[in-house]
Amino acid sequence: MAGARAIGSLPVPNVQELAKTCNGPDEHIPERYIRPEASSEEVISNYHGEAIPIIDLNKLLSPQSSEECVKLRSACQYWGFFQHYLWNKLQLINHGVPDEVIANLKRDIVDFFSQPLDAKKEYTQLPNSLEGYGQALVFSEDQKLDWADMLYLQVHPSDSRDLRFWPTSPASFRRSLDAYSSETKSLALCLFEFMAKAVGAKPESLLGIFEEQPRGLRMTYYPPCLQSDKVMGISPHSDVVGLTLLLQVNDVQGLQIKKDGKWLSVDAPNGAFIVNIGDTLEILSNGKFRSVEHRAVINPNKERISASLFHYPCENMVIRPLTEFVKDGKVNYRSISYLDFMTQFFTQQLDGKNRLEMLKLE
Ligand SMILES: O=C(O)CCC(=O)C(=O)O
Ligand SMILES: [Fe+2]
Repeated sequence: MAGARAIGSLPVPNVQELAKTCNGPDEHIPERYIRPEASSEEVISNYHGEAIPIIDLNKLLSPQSSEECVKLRSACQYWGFFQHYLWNKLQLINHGVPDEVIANLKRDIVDFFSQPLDAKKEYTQLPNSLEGYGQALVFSEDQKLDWADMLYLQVHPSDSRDLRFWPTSPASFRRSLDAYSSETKSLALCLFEFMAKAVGAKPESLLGIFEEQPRGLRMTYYPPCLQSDKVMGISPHSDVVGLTLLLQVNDVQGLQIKKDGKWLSVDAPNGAFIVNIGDTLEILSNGKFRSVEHRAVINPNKERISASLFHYPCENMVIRPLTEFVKDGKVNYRSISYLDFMTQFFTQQLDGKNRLEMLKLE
């Protein structure tokens, strides 16, 4: 994601500190954080009586996997509505990442954010970089702001790591993140392989595009707010990347996805990853997989922390539907260089929906 490295975010107040000063029922919340849409749009917690599909990777990989495959396929089709709208968000269990590796990372992320502001500020984003501690994607002085602070780090390949932003306190942070990065490495590749297979494409078709595995981890801290119906944790967006593995760090829920114009709360069971399809995979798969709009809401009493592991394609790629996914001959998206696509995202020239709409062919 080196292209995106030259792009920065405007500095804004630290939300964790701000939250302490306005955590009463009637306390004034600065105007830039007031989000009428947080309470005006309908939220449902049960979608036609179904929860987001839970996929057991262990079963999927076993020689007797056909039952889980059928489950996966029908779950995805049910979730999609259209024949070709198969899979956009699911939960993954028995994923093979050791519990200890996840527990260590979770503990260190919690410890990082619970330090005094001065300690965290040592890792503050620089003006032309999105790595480090701060907020992502603030481009103008009148842009509405999210009720969250973030620490974003490029984790793979190893030589892309900028250790200036890697916390040394807590002391085990770097080790924990390094272990998490290696243990999750084969997971996404396995998913890419399996997903291709699930829609009848060659299992290796997606692998080449993601083989260098550029990955970044965004750890997001959402402070509580008694007036949680007035603020927004993360504004609605779709992830620009290939695939995101989302880990709920402290068991407080808050993620919502858009389904048929309504917001649907996603409750992640303990130990599961939420797998999220990004815009890049939608294009590569010619729309067989759809990226999904999502947002995060705030809990009135409890802080929430999540960690999103973004999987980017190789940097010099041109993103276009792969022939393997265009078997009926109809190409549904125009090509775009990945760097241009990222730049549109990081400079908010186009919001998520329009980013893809612009590339759709009739
Ligand atoms: O915190 C969450 O649940 C969502 C985070 C997210 O959407 C992101 O990091 O892109
Ligand atoms: Fe996201």
